[in-house]
Amino acid sequence: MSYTERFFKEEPSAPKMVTDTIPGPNGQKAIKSLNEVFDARCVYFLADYKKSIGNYIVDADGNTLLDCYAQIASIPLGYNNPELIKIAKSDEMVSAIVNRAALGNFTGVEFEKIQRSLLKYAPKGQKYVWNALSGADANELAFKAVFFNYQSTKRGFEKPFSAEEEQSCMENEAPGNPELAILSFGRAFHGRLFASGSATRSKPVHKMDMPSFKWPKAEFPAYRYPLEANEEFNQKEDKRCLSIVEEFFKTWHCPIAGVIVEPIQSEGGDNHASAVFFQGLRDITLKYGAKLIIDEVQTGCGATGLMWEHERYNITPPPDLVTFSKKMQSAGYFFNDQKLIPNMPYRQFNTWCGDEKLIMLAAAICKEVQEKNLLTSIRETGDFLYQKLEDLQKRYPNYLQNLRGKGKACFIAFDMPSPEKRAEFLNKMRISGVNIGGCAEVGVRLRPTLVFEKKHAQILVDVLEKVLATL
Ligand SMILES: O=C(O)CCC(=O)C(=O)O
Ligand SMILES: NCCCC(=O)O
Repeated sequence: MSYTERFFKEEPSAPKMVTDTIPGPNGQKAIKSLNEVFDARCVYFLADYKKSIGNYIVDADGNTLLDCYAQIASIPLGYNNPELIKIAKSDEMVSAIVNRAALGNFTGVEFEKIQRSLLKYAPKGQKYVWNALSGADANELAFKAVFFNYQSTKRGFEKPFSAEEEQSCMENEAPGNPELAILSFGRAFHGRLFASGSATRSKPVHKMDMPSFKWPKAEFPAYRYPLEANEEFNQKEDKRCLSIVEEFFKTWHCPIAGVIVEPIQSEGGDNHASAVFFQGLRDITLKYGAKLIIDEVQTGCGATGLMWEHERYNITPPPDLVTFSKKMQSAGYFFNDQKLIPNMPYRQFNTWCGDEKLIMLAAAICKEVQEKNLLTSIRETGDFLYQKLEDLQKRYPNYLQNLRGKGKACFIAFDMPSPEKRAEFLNKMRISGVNIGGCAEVGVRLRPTLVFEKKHAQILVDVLEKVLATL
């Protein structure tokens, strides 16, 4: 019996559309009213989460769509997963919700157990975790840990701040606030806050009008597909991009304390890179004394068929910090060097220091993934789906281009010939009962849950085929 047969007995067997548009009349009316209290201009449709189940999302008009986007890649185990509902109704969870602790100061007696239950699923080589509230927050906190470490190492780890440092930082000036940089890559997405926004390079709308850190932007490999037919070009591309990174280390006007990179650039277009690229990056960070931060916000928690996508590349030694959020529900960063814990208390701190209920949920999600062998099943679904998409690519080469993500479960994407065609395609898919997302300018990305099975993949392929024929 498959996971969805066992746990989602009520899951529909196919999408069911009752209106000709998405949103339908009820949804349109509700969105208009919603707009009075919330900026609803980005709302694709209003969902009825109580009625949504497994891989199917129900909208305000009663349309039932197969969801291959799953809340921008962040629903791990399907809507209304009964195993998670059990945890949500537990006494521990109720207590964590109604008695939300300021974890740094008034830690609950249960917290150590909860934190350890999450750490069991840390990437290989990572020993510690610090909790955050979102992916952007996780990345910014990781940057802070890197900067603290850089300066404390320079100053002497145990040495107190000088009077000059204390005074100057109150004026936002050096030496208390030194010029240090984080290197990121063109087309990267690391969040929309100030430091994470400075590291983000995918679309102007994410960054416009915000004061920014003047940090270096290297180039992420732009591979040609299919990979097997373009090995020589792609290998050169790795070398070219690595030499740009190294050049920045040699020439940037201030020290580069850290490098942040996604194992697969997601919002920025589902751009993949090779083990050679990632190891090369690791080697450069070691050579110049910088920390390597891997942003697993979208790729982590099993999305690519591995619990942590960067483990595919055997980066040696393992990265210094690994950030997470989305499917994990909780956010934060894993790390392996105790010296990434600031040399003094209250440097990495806030009222909540994470969110106990979400950490409990994160551990429960990881446990379910492991106990129910969901990585194996999502890899099988991905292989099945990829093969079908390769077929469609051959038949519709003008519309389905640069198929990528082979062997990475359902973390699959392809390109449309133009932004206009992509918009038409996504809309037609939704009207036909399948919710999919875009990325970058022309990308289409599949980001289903980890309980997406062959039967769901077949429905996706059938609808795709029907829609491709109408473009
Ligand atoms: O637009 C956002 O802030 C979410 C971005 C994201 O992670 C994505 O679209 O992949
Ligand atoms: N990163 C934006 C995701 C939402 C969208 O463009 O549909």
